Amino acid sequence: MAPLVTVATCALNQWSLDFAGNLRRIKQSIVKAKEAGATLRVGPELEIPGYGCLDHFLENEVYENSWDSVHSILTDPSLHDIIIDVGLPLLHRNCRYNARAIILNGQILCLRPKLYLANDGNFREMRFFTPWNRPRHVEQYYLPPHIQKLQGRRQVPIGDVVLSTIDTTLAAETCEELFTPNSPHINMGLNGVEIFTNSSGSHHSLRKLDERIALISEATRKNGGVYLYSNQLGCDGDRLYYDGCAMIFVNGDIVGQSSQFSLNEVEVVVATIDLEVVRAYRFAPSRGLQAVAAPPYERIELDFSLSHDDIDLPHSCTPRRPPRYHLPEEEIALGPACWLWDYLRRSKSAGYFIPLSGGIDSCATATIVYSMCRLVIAAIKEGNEQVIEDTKRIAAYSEKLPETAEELCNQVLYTCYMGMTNQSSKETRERAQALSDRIGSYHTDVNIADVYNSTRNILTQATGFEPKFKVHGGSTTSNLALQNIQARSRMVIAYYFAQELCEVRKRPGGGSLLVLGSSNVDECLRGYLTKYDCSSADINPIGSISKVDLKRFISWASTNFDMPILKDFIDATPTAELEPITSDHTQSDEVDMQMTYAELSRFGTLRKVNHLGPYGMFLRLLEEWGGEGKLSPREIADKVKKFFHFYQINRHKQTVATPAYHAESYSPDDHRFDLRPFLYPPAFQSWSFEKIDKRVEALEKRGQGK
Ligand SMILES: Nc1ncnc2c1ncn2[C@@H]1O[C@H](COP(=O)(O)OP(=O)(O)OC[C@H]2O[C@@H]([n+]3cccc(C(=O)O)c3)[C@H](O)[C@@H]2O)[C@@H](O)[C@H]1O
Ligand SMILES: Nc1ncnc2c1ncn2[C@@H]1O[C@H](COP(=O)(O)OP(=O)(O)OP(=O)(O)O)[C@@H](O)[C@H]1O
Ligand SMILES: NC(=O)CC[C@H](N)C(=O)O
Repeated sequence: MAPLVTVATCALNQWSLDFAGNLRRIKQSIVKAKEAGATLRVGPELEIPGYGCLDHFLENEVYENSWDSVHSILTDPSLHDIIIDVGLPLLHRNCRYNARAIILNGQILCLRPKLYLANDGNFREMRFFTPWNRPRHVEQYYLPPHIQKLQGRRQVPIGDVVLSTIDTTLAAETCEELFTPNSPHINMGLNGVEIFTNSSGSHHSLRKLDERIALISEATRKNGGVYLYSNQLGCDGDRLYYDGCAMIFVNGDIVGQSSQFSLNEVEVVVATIDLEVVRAYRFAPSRGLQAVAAPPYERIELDFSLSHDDIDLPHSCTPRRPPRYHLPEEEIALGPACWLWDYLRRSKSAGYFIPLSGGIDSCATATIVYSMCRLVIAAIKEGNEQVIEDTKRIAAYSEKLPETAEELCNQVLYTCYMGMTNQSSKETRERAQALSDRIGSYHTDVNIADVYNSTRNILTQATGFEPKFKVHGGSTTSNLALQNIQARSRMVIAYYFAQELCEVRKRPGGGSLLVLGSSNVDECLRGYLTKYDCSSADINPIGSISKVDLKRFISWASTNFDMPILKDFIDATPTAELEPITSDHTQSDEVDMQMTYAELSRFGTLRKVNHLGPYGMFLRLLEEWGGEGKLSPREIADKVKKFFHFYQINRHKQTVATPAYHAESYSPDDHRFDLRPFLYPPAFQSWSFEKIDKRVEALEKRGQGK
């Protein structure tokens, strides 16, 4: 019978460069782990400065401050008697490393730098750090003088090591290393490592948790072992939301899982495990054959036992449980809502302002803010002290804490319908009002015709030219220019209202609001938006969510948030309402865009996720959309060419896109995620389009053109 060990991992809501706050949360997590009887605690990647410091990792001060935090951990006796695996950046021989410090009883046991850095999508670790990239290599690290004094020596081992305690063996791997084909845990496991720690800085994107769970359960199912996954939580100052979900696995099964979306700043997951189950799991001779051939690791010997014989501590093992996943529509309800809460409290703003059009996108944005209010009220009811403290500052109109989501929403959410005499319909105006009534937002309904008319007339005054909409006999250019005046006026009015509405309502202590944008990922991809209109906001919770997913979210919220009014939004035809409504003309998004939202979503995925150019996309869609009774090659070619034409001429709009919550793997975000040119050669003269045309002609000649 092997001894039982109690181990802990955690999710921490760190904030880049908030050294004091980060240290406080790290210490809290260690104390909580100890209280639960754990003798090992692992925390998120780079938790001391926060994962998202980006180019601040090029500043020496960040490294010095991180050592100050380590000093504070080493000298705090309440953090003794537990092995602490904590993340920090390190300077070693003038190279910067993303590393772990393994600490016990005020002593650093070793430093473990990350071997394989994350450098795709939103990750740029190679810009700041050097990969260790020498599996099993170990050398000596010279400690800073104030740490040398505590340590009583000048050096500690740094490298890819494993640690042997009296009763077991453990080792660390870091985030991306789990995602690589030749992960360190493979050889570590073959070397007898029984407990693996993984500290991550892994941000949310829709449907991504499935991948993490699959990777960890696969790793420990093949190799056996205990796997402690830790991750950052919340918005640490960027478009990303780190979705926590710390987990503990044993031999492929989950025995502990924290929340994926939460307003808690510190979540600790603890499990008690019988190491015998790991040893018994590794019985197969085929594993033994590989184990004897596996390259050996240098071991750090520890005079410490992870197991405990304290009779007050748990003596039964934590049972396995099924993994908990959220539906994608729930992920939309929760992820952006938690991100908005962190943004609101950390920016010290008074609330949010949404231009509410009566369409589905701004409705989704408002519903996400309402979801945030629901989460806050639930956290207050659970006694979450940080949320209570933040709410007291933010909900300043009343002395007492709000008791319902609607009450809080009335204090923090301001919506405004900005109508035009001939363009806006009764239906959109009424839907906006009804939604506001349901969620409790402070709503205004204004007519912006005066601003529009006076802007339009300035051109006539200056030149004598009278621009007209197409339906009144005007040109395409004037038709767009007149739409754009309305759209851009809305942006100016939005910022004006956001600054003044707290003054109007006499909010104690004043304050101003953050303007929320509502353009979705597909409109951005196609460029179906006016540059510098209401899409130019402070932040955008839905800028990387597809229209298809937004509709699913609204439909989910209509039932789960008890909001029947949302059904009206789903049934309405998406329209910009920028052109005059006449007896035979009402503007419609999909007609204007010359493609459907569902098609756009597919183009977006093939462009970004599948890395396809126009010709490659055409060939792929021939398989998917072509064939007997389906679309002809020419029809498919036209669709692909139209998409690339609009994508390319409108790409420049992405350079000024509002910072949006990152949620979608095909996001066209030009700032951090999807780096592309914004001045393209004409698509219709491109080699790719020529190849498409030749292929269509060849298929038509072979009689496959139908
Ligand atoms: N290659 C390039 N690099 C940099 N800038 C470039 C450029 N090509 C044009 N431009 C500039 O781009 C601008 C033209 O773009 P933009 O002003 O957006 O105007 P534009 O794309 O012409 O029109 C906006 C479109 O968005 C539609 N829309 C749909 C739904 C909602 C809304 C709304 O706003 O509520 C709008 C509206 O119906 C219209 O079709 C000009 O300022 C032009 O100088
Ligand atoms: N009448 C209006 N009143 C207030 N805001 C508006 C109005 N029309 C447009 N907006 C703002 O401009 C944004 C872009 O307008 P657009 O017509 O493209 O809406 P959309 O992308 O279809 O979104 P929605 O579905 O919210 O109408 C909207 O999301 C909204 O924030
Ligand atoms: N920080 C990391 O190494 C993260 C990389 C990993 N691919 C993830 O998304 O979780």
